[in-house]
Amino acid sequence: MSESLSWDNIDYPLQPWMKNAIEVMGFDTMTPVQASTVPLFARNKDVVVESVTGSGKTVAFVIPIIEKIIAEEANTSKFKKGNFHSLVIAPTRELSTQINDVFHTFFQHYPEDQPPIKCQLLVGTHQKSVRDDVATFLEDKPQILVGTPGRVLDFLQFPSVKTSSCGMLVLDEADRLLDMSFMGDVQRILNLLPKQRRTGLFSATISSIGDLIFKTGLRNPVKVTVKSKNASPSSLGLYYTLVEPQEKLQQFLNIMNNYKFKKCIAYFPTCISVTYFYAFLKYIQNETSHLDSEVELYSLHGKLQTTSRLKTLEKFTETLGKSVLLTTDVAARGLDISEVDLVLQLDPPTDTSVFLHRCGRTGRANRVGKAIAFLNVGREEDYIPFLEVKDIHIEEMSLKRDGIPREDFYCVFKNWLLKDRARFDLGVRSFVAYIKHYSNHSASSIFRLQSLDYVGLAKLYGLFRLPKMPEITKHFKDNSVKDGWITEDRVDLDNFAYKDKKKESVRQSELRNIQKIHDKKKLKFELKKKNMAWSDKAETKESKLERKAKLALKRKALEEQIQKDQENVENEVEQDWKSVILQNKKRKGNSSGIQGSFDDL
Ligand SMILES: Nc1ncnc2c1ncn2[C@@H]1O[C@H](COP(=O)(O)OP(=O)(O)OP(=O)(O)O)[C@@H](O)[C@H]1O
Repeated sequence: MSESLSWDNIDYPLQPWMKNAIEVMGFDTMTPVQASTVPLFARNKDVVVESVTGSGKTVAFVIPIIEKIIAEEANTSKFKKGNFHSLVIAPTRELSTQINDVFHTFFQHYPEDQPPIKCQLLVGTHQKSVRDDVATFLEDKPQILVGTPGRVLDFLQFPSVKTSSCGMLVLDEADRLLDMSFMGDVQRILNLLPKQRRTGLFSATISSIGDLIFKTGLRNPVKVTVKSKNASPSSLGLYYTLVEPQEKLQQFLNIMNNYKFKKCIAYFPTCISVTYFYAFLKYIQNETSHLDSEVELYSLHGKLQTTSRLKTLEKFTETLGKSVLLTTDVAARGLDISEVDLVLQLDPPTDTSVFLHRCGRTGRANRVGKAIAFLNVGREEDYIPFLEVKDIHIEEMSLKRDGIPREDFYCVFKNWLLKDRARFDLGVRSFVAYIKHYSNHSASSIFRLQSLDYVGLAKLYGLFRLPKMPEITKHFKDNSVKDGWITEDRVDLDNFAYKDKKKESVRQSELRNIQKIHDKKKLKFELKKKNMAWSDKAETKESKLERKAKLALKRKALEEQIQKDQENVENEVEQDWKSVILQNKKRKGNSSGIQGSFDDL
């Protein structure tokens, strides 16, 4: 045990119950970031903390907050109804819930005979309104609030909530909270809080936001940076593997079936792609032998309801067997699930700092973990030196491909789609969302729309026809693909039905309407054609030819006429000036004065 990391080395004595809690949690020593941050933050310093993922930043702000509350409550009794002492903001509901749980784990050891310390969670759910949150707050009188920016802002705007006693603010994943999507809400929250407060900003990638940190009203902050040689923890192995886009899902299945792991978090590019691939993988697992039936699959993304998200996360955390969480960047930051030993990225994230956060869901607190990213072969290799520049060193891992030939696997996917038109619709929407997502890459010189393998990608999504979209019209040039069809046998789209009877009957009636319109137009045209006698038609054709010939003759005659006129004019002109000269000469002979010249002509 390193002497300097002993809990006794903090320059103030920790509360005995706190020491007890730490011991029970099994935290034998402080982590380096805790050793640097706890004394500063607890002693009235603003801090900006950057330390690798899984290095214990949460406890580094939880302890100072609790210590300060105890110290200040002993001196004053300012935390009356409607007031609170500390506010912690995190970008997702899952992370806020997790931070709230860490506070509660500490409180389990808090002596019962002392004034209670409480923490309230503020996240949007369908069961609880902000008004309910305010009612709970006024009733329970918690000193600590933890929540997501939107919900916290709504909460603080209630007149019965007084912000004047707020003495500590923590922005966890501060770089995310200060980016475009949250900045507005965070700024409004900051405006509601007193300026005399301690502020702590925490993240594994805080440098990425530069001077924006000063928008939070920090006062002489101390920057705490704890990094290993790599930008990621040393217990975390970073790998990439080069794959053809069409083979990504097969490679994913290959890892699920053949590699040893306990829990895996697999990142997909969009919410809709999680829904789509989860449904297909479930089918693969239940109806075919391509996915080990032992593997438990879970899906989590931002478009699901909070309660369902939290339940899924709980189940994934508690399950004992080999399990996989299919998710998006909603689960990229902060989540701490100790048994996750594998992270897979089907595509790199659009924002490079998220790459580290995703990988950092494993290899936490000195546990061993592996993170593998799939890169499109021949197109995305430049991402590796790009990461090197950012101190992210990543090794190649070559994976064996699963037995089934890729076209056969594609047929399995396609046949699944063909069973229900709704699946095809979802597949098209997922594919379109992916292309849009791809166009948002911050490293746009590497992730280029013009370099994408559109056919391979469409097959990855099980599609048999490329959707019509501007990106494809602009960047996809392949004359062998007619009308978007990427398979030889075209699907009869008119007879491609929805499994859902209601949906199908709506489609059928729409089809009939279209048919009616079509028929009407056709009928009109047919009638027009039919109403003309054959002789009339022949006559029309003859007269057309006649007219054409007459026109040609007319044109020829006209041209000849013009030619003649031209010659006549020239002759006339010549004649004219010759006669004028003659006349002039005559006149010259008769008189001495010149009456005309060539210029007169
Ligand atoms: N002193 C300690 N000793 C051992 N384990 C610890 C210690 N402090 C915290 N941990 C454990 O380390 C893990 C990671 O902690 P935490 O979630 O705070 O990391 P983090 O730095 O916030 O990571 P991220 O940047 O990914 O959010 C947790 O499981 C936590 O219980």
